[in-house]
Amino acid sequence: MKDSHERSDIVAAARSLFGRSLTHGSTGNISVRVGDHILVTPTGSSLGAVQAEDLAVIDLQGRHVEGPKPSKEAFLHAAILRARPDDTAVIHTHSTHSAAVSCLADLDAADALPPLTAYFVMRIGRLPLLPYHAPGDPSLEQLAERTAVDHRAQLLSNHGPVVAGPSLQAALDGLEEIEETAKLFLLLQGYPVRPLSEKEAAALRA
Ligand SMILES: O=C(CO)COP(=O)(O)O
Repeated sequence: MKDSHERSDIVAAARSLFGRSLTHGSTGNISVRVGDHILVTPTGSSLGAVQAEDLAVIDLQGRHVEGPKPSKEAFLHAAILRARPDDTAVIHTHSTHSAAVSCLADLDAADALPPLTAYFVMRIGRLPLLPYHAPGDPSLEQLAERTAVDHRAQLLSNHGPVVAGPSLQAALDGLEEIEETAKLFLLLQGYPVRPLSEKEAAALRA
């Protein structure tokens, strides 16, 4: 498989996320579709240290094809890429502000973050909240796949965001948009907030 370009893109994205503290420890995973296979970061590895030759290969059903043991969330990446044929990359992190929001009680399950800014609506649209499951629990697979048909990003309760994109850069931009919007949302707690109106948001989604 000719995938050296995608491998170096994954390593660059992993370093970028880790270098800016958007992941920590061995959390977070990245995947890129190459033909009918998916390159995914290995389980238990730091995104700050992952190398091109460390990446695992899975198929679109999430089955291990070659390389080291894939991320325990590989099934989630595969489910989202199956649901979104025009997207080629998925990123999952435990980024601090997004993870903090995912721990709040009484979030709106259809919109875990409100439409605070135009860029959030343009890059993400709605951000559905998925119920809590332990990391790597495959019982989330069907719900994540169904949700991904209409949403490029999802927030896993008490966990973190998963974002897809038509390129790895687009997935990265989406992940950062969620993290920055989560930061704004937390900064605004206790203040009267004017989110974008439905009309304003609809004009951006169009
Ligand atoms: O972020 C993670 C779990 O949600 C990290 O898991 P992996 O090390 O298996 O990729």
